[in-house]
Amino acid sequence: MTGPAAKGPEGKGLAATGLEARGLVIDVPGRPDGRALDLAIEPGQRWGVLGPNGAGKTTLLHTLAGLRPPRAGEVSLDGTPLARRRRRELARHLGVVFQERHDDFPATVRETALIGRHPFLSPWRQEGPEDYARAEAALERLELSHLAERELATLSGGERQRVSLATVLTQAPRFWLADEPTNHLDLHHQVAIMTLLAEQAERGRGVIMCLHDLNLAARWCSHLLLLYPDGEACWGPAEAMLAPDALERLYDQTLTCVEVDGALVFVPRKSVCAR
Ligand SMILES: Nc1ncnc2c1ncn2[C@@H]1O[C@H](COP(=O)(O)OP(=O)(O)OP(=O)(O)O)[C@@H](O)[C@H]1O
Repeated sequence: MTGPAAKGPEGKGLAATGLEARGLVIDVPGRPDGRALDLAIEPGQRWGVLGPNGAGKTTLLHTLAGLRPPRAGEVSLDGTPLARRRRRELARHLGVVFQERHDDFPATVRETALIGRHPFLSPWRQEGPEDYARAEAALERLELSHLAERELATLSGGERQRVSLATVLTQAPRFWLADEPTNHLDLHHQVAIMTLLAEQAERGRGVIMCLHDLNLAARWCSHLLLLYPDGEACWGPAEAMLAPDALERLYDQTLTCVEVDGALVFVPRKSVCAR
């Protein structure tokens, strides 16, 4: 394919520490296999997954989290295939921020954040002071302390999104898999969340997030994976992947690209009406 050179640790052994896809073909119903993915999300890295609606970003994230099986290839954590690990054990390492939410039973904001501790509690042990302290710290970090007693169903979309992030922060996983983490968020909270994820990476966590905002991706991601609707893909360090022609092809949208404060900024061009 044309566009940025695809890169990946093809031919290397399994990563000793990291979340690694080897020969991975995600199972998007009715789509040809496309390009198999060979990449590793290592501690300290911030990966962004870009692509148009329906390209398979959520499918990829769920496959990397072990929530759905791949069509081919495998995902491993620290060299062990996810399929050979127990779900509960995986939940201690992998934190997923879901795009869609199912708030079927009533719970407060604090109770929801505490769910992040469940993978660490035995079935007969209730949350202790340390679990509560972690949840309170996460709620404070997400500017939610004042809403701790509120029922989830009463929250706004952006508040609910921050509760999802607070729950994963309470979990403190080694790898964050976040599906559109800035969904519903105002500008201040978008930047706050990207700063939080960058801090997590600085502390040795690995981060992979699906994003629709090219400019957040350009500013905050160390690595990018471009997923095309036909299953083609390319990936590598962000600076190599931010080629305007490849991004225009990805989104079927012409772009103007300028540099601001040392970061590339992409602005969609208005389409010209044919008369
Ligand atoms: N159970 C299913 N049956 C049929 N098609 C499905 C099913 N689940 C997902 N798909 C299709 O798989 C494709 C990939 O979906 P996915 O949610 O991974 O895309 P995405 O890139 O995350 O999209 P978006 O940007 O809109 O969130 C879509 O075309 C979707 O309609």
